[in-house]
Amino acid sequence: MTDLTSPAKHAPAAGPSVPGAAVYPGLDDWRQLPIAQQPTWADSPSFAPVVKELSTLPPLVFAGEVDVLRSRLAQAAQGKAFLLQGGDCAETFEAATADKISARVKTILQMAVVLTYGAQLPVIKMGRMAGQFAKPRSSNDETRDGVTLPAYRGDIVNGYDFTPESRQHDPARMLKAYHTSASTLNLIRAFTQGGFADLRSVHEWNRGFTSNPAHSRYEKLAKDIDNAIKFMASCGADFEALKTVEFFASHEALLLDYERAMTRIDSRTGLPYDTSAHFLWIGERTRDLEQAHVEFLSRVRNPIGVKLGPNTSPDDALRLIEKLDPNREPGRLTFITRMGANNIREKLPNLVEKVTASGAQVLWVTDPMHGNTVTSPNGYKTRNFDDVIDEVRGFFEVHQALGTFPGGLHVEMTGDDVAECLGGADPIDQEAFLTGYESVCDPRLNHKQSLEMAFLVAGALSQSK
Ligand SMILES: O=C[C@H](O)[C@H](O)COP(=O)(O)O
Ligand SMILES: C=C(OP(=O)(O)O)C(=O)O
Ligand SMILES: [Mn+2]
Repeated sequence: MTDLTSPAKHAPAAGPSVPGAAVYPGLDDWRQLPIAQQPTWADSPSFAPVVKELSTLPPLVFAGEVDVLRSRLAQAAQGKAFLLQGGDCAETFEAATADKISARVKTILQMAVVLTYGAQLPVIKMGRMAGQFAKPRSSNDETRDGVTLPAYRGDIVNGYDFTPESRQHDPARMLKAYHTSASTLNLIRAFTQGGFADLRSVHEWNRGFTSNPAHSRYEKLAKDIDNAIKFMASCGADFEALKTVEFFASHEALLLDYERAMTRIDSRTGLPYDTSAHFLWIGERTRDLEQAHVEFLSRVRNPIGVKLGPNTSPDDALRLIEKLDPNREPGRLTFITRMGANNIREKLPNLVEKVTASGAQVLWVTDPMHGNTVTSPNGYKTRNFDDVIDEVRGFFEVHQALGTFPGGLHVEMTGDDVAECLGGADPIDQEAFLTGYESVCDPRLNHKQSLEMAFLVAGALSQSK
């Protein structure tokens, strides 16, 4: 599992290594450990000034919001709420436009309405948005036509263009990532608090989806939702209160220089919060218990996710719980399993059984994307819609059989009409990739595929009730 693609470039911790950084015991202990998947930029003259500036900029989220999220996730861990977490594999600076951000928020809200109906539970809405700029890679390099350059590691590290200048790791990109996250989050807050998220409008948008003949099989569910809303209106439900929604921001906490610099001591509690997002997760490639990421994330108060691939042993899971959630605090720890459709029914039960038997109550979420990545015959990184859905079904089956809670869905998706994943009722084929493939990293469900997934999952959820 360990993928030490670049050596640690940090001096041993002796208090905060950055003047002005928040001081709290243990926040710099990670600097003494091996660290995977980091840029090689610590010797750049701009590195120290950038990190110093980040340490003094305003937080992107407020610690009180982070606490609210933890309480919402605690509900989901007990089967009383459901998490929907979605967004790009890799956000880019260029695509942080009003149109693209609103399309993605809109799609997540549309999915959430359908899931709320299917699950008959509150849906916690969370974007892989406003900070999802750093990517772990399988290889340090990329070769095209005999030319080898550093791999693209996300806009916070280097550029996607295949030139030596663009692929150079540049610490100043951390500041651009901060400001792009701030403007994205500002727009998300405006949309979700300013009336755009009105339940009735979101429901109207879904009519566009079901009016497509390809989606006629979902009309019945859409009609049921319509009837439920009409019934609420007849009963005098307060739709004003349904004009705003809570929306949380999350990303993979990969670049520890950035995450450490964004960590602040909360004035209310005196405790450290990573204020770059409400929720941070540790990736499959960086969840080694003896290494820096797990150590650093164990020190902040945010709810933490860990991606678990098919090779995760029950012992790994139990040790992660011990390190990241020693107090067994409800909502603190989310396991995001990404096993692959072929593995989930075989590998997930043992993990869930052993964790449950230990007395821990984590939130179980399925990421049906990362275990189902394949290369299309014409050479694109893709996923089959049917495999993605099959993994979600497997996730529900396993939890149903064990009497545990399938608490959420983590997807790579966009609100745009792209062609990156194969299939769906209005099917995408590989020829469409030639003009419609936009992702700079992994393939996302497009707008229609995302909504279709929500309808299918809602159907499965309502059957399991
Ligand atoms: O989500 C990201 C990818 O799965 C990860 O970056 C690895 O991708 P790669 O194999 O193309 O490097
Ligand atoms: C890299 C990712 O996932 P994983 O760590 O599960 O491979 C991701 O979520 O984009
Ligand atoms: Mn990805």
